[in-house]
Amino acid sequence: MTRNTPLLSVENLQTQFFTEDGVVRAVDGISFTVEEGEIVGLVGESGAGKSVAISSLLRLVDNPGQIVGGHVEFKGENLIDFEEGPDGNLRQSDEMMSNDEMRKRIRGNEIAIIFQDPMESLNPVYTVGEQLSEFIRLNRDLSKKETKAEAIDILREVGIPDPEGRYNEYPHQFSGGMRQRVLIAMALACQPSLIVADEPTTALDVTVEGQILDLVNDLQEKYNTSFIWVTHDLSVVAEICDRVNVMYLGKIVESADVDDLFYDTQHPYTGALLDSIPRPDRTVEELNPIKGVMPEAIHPPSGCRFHPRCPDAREVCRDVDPGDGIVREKEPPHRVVCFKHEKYDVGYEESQPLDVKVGSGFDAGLDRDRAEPESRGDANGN
Ligand SMILES: Nc1ncnc2c1ncn2[C@@H]1O[C@H](COP(=O)(O)OP(=O)(O)OP(=O)(O)O)[C@@H](O)[C@H]1O
Ligand code: NI
Repeated sequence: MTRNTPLLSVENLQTQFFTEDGVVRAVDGISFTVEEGEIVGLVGESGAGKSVAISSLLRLVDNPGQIVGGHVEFKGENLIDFEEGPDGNLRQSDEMMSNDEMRKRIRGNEIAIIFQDPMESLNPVYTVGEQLSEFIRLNRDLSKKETKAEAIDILREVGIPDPEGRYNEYPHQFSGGMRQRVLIAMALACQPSLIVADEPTTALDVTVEGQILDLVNDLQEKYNTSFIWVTHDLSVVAEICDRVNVMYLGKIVESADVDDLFYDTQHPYTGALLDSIPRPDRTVEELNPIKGVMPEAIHPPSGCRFHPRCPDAREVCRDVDPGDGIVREKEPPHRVVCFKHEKYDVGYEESQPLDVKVGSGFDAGLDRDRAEPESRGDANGN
């Protein structure tokens, strides 16, 4: 089966924060693609680097953060492009899109963004209708009357009752769920090819969240819009995603079709995440919240970054860097970054199990010392 060129392809993207305490490798070489019409999930615990990853795609990283490497291609254009300079260091290439073009042509136009807190994205002193119309006016060539009609149509489309009346209301007059619908309306207003959503339903109650996810599914079907959906919640992933990237400490550790992720799980971290959510095929007593704290990206553990919390960790996991992982022969591809997979030829089976304090179920009992990088060396022999 051949695949078309993806709408978006991300290769080895790296973003770092240069802080007083040192360099935080928040996004440390991630690669993934988004096909046309696909809803792609980016999942992981707090601090995994999900928000930094999507801000990087849109080139919205602020000081002290900096994109330091990688390649991001969207519809054949280089949103991010780094090359090796004469000194051997990475530098931006001439092919990389200018900031000006990013702002004018890409952000909010070709790629729309939805954030978690609608109040941060909506201006409290203008009516919802005014803001939506302004947005449409900036991005599309319509008359004043057409613009208003279009705004009302979009409000109706995202399920806001009495859109003509609510057009004249202010953001504070909307409930949380309705405000989130307004943000989706704003995102749709410029007919983007890709919508990037950063935990937009996290603050909502489960019923309202379900309604928003249904809406996203409907819109995806109707307009064939692609989405990147950031969440820490695998039940949200199950609800809407076609494909999923699981992120841990700045790296993607597993990347799979949604069914494979749930029913052919390969990475112990994904397994742990799955154990922490309710599933129809398990009783509540079997639920196991993930314990242990994710180490900080400023001092990532050696080898596989998950090894200090992994119930299956062996010496090789601590000593060798698993790199980009292996791809299982599957269509679509299933990428796994774990030495347990037999395609890795590093002697996992013969390696000594590590003394990870895994209590009942999944309790890594991580302490600060364990989070320090070990001097024993990595794949480069350092
Ligand atoms: N301005 C900043 N300065 C320094 N470090 C930062 C900054 N912003 C983010 N980081 C670090 O980058 C890493 C990734 O953060 P990020 O916000 O992307 O995580 P996340 O996966 O989105 O988490 P959450 O689910 O809590 O939103 C964290 O270690 C965080 O401390
Ligand atoms: Ni975040």
